[in-house]
Amino acid sequence: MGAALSDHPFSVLVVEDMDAVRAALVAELRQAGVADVLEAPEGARALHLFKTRRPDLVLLDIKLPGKDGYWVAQQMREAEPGDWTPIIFLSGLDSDLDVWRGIEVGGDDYLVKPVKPIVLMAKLRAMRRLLDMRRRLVSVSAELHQANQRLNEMVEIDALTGLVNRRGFDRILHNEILAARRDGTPLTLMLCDLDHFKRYNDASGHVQGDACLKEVGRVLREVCVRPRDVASRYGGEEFALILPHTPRSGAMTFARALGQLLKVRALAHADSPLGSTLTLSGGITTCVPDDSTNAESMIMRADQALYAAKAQGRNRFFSFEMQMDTVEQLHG
Ligand SMILES: Nc1nc2c(ncn2[C@@H]2O[C@H](COP(=O)(O)OP(=O)(O)OP(=O)(O)O)[C@@H](O)[C@H]2O)c(=O)[nH]1
Repeated sequence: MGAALSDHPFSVLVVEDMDAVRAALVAELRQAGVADVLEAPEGARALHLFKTRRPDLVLLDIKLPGKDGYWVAQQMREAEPGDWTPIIFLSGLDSDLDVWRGIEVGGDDYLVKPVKPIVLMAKLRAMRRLLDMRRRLVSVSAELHQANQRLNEMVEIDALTGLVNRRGFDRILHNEILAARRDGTPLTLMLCDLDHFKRYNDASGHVQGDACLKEVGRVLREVCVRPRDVASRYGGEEFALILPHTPRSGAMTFARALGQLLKVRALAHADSPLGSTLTLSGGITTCVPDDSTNAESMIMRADQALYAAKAQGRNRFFSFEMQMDTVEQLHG
């Protein structure tokens, strides 16, 4: 039995206030081949060891000096969100209520003291089997997550926002340039960049930053009402809109509608020098493509216009061809 348990390094935390009982348990575990046995006579020390040493299993006495084992188990569960370390309660109290309460607070099993070595070994093996199974599951789900991400790239969807990703953008822009050239129709490309997003992340954290990008993705999808309009995530906090059949004036109208919608949504930006809500800047280029037009040249023009929008104070769109921004248009 000992050999089976020592296949992989395995650590057990024993929480028991009675020295003799604890020593006996520790000896049993060592004999069973447990490489690392940690000991605590009360809750605070147990929690400290649990957080710093991350044992694979906890044997936890219910009656402890100060806070009892139920409380300790609850604290342990709260200390490892998304993770799971098996906890086996130890107690001299052999009542159904104790079993129920132990499981209720997050315990996995229950042993009555004095613990028979053979029963302890059996429980150890069972818990270890569960732990191995859980580890395999975690690793399989991590692999699945990666495979999903690869699949998302292949299907040209950005995993965070659900918008078309950069790969999809490249393909669609190329095709729309060809189509607009063939039909002699105007094509607009708009590059949008969130204003002071570094400050957003710094003030609200990356998780909130990601949620904000998702929200912007929703706004962009909403504003793209025509079936061939495409909103894509161009890079980190940069978005690109491909708008076929859209002349310069239409592009400026679209930009203003987008600005308005974002204003209505009023996504809070705690540290923007421009106000309390999130804004974005955009660079627009519009052309009826000819033989010299390609994706690179359109992106360069949109990028140059975006640079101008940023330089002129942000929270506006600048058109490369019109050399004019939405704010001037509104007030001019
Ligand atoms: N949360 C989150 N942040 C991102 C992501 N991609 C890029 N960013 C952040 O976006 C910020 C972009 O910062 P900068 O390029 O300095 O620009 P900015 O702060 O938006 O300032 P301006 O563009 O000049 O208005 C950086 O802090 C990046 O870490 C992402 O996927 N999630």
